[in-house]
Amino acid sequence: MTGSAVQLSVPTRFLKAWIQDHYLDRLSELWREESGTTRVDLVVRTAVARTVPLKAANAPREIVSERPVVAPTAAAPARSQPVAAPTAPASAQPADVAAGSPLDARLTFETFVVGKSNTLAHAAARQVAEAVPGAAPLFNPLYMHAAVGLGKTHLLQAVAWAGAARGRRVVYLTAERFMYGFVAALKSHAAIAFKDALRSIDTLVIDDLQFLTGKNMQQEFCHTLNALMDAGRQVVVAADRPPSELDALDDRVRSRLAGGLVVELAPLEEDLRAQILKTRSVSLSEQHRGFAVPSAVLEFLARHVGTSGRDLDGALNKLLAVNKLTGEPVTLEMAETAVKDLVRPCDPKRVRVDDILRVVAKHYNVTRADLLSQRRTANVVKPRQIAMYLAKTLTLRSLPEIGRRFGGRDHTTVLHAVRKIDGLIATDRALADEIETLKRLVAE
Ligand SMILES: Nc1ncnc2c1ncn2[C@@H]1O[C@H](COP(=O)(O)OP(=O)(O)OP(=O)(O)O)[C@@H](O)[C@H]1O
Repeated sequence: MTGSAVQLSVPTRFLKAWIQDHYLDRLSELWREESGTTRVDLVVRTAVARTVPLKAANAPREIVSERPVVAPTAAAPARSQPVAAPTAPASAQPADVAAGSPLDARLTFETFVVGKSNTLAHAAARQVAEAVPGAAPLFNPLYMHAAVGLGKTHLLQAVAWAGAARGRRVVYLTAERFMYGFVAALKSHAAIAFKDALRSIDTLVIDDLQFLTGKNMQQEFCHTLNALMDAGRQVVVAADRPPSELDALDDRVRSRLAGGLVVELAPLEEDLRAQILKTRSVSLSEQHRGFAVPSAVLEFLARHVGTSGRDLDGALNKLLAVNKLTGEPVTLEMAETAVKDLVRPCDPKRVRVDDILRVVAKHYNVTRADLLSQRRTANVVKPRQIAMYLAKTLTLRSLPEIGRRFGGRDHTTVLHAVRKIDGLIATDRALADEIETLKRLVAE
C-alpha cells in the first residue's frame, strides 16, 4: 500500500481484466470504507505466487500447486489458466517454482459427480488418494486421459486435496510449469535443488502432459518419474490422449507411463450432465439471491448444450449473466436465446414434433387430430399440454413454431402449457415419471 493507493496482484492478465471489469468498483469502495484508500491498482504478478520455498525433508506436510485459487463462485469465468511460457525470470527460485500456488478450492471429490463415463477413473483416483500413507502404490503411475473439459483437472486436483488431507506431501504441476521450473533451475544454476525438491515429495500430479516438449525436458521428466516411482512414491498424470498417441514423447517415457493404470474419461452422458448442472445451479442459487434455474431449463441444457463440463459451466454462467444484467428470470424461452451459440449443431437423434404427437396420442388413448383440435375436454387438454411441453424440451423449435404445429395456436398458449407442466412435475411424482417414460418412448 502506498499513500492513497493500494496495489493488488493477480496471477494472470485474464484475471486482472475480469476483476477490473466486474469487481473494481466494489473493491475500491470496500478499501475506501476500511482504510480511506482512494485507489486500487491491479497488477499481474510476473513471478510465482508462493514465497515459502519448498524444503525437501522437513517441510510441513502441505499441498502445493501452480494453478490459481478460484474463489468458490461459479460466476467466475470458466477456469482456463493461460499457460506460462517455459521461460523463467532470472529471479524465480527453482524451489519456488516446484512449489507453485494453491489449488482451486472447488475441485474436490465432494464436487465431482460420478456417472457411467467416469466411474473407473473416479474409482482409481479415489483409491490412489486414499491409500494409506507409506503403502506401496497400487496403480503407478495412474494415467487419465480424455478430450477437453471432461474432468481430468478436476480429478487430479481432487487427488491432490485428498492426498494432502491424509498427510501426504503433494505437488500439482502442469507440464508447462514443470518445464518452466526446469528452465528456471538451469538459469539459476540450481537444477539439483529443483530435482531434489521434486523428488522428495509423496505424490506428483502432472496435468496436460501432452504439452511436455523438448528432449531435455522429457529426459528430466523421465528421471523424475523413475526416481519417484522407484522410491515407491505415487505419480498421477493426465493428458488429452493415451500414452501411445503422445507422439512427441520418447519411447521410454511412453512405456513407463503406459505401465501403470491407463483410464479414459468418456464424454459426459446426458444423465451425468443433468446431475452436474443441477449441482452447479444449486450452488449458484445459494450465491446469487434470486437466481434459480427451473428443472425444465436444466433438462434443456443437459440435452442440447455440448458434452463437456466446460460447456455446462459456460451455459450456466451465460444464464447467470443475462439474469444479473437484465433482471430477466431464467425460463426456457430466456435460456433458449441466451445459450443459442452454445447449442450443439447436430443432435444425435433429432426428435420431431410428429413423433411426440404420435407417442402422446397413443399413450393417452386419444387421436392425433384430438391433440391438434380446439376441443377443451380434460382428457384432451392435459395430453395436449404434455405434448407441447415435450416439443419445447425435446426439440429446438421456438414457441411460435410449436404453436403452429399444434393446430395454429398462439405462442402464449404453448408457453402456458410448458409452465403448467413444469410446475406440475415439481410436485407430482407420478406425472414426472410418466413424462420420463414418454421421453424415452419418443427417443426410441
Ligand atoms: N464429473 C464431473 N463432476 C463435476 N464437475 C465436472 C465433472 N466433469 C467435469 N466437470 C467440470 O467441468 C469443467 C471442466 O473440467 P476440467 O477442467 O477438469 O476438464 P479437463 O478434462 O481437465 O479439460 P482440459 O483438458 O481442457 O484441461 C470444470 O469446471 C469441472 O469442475
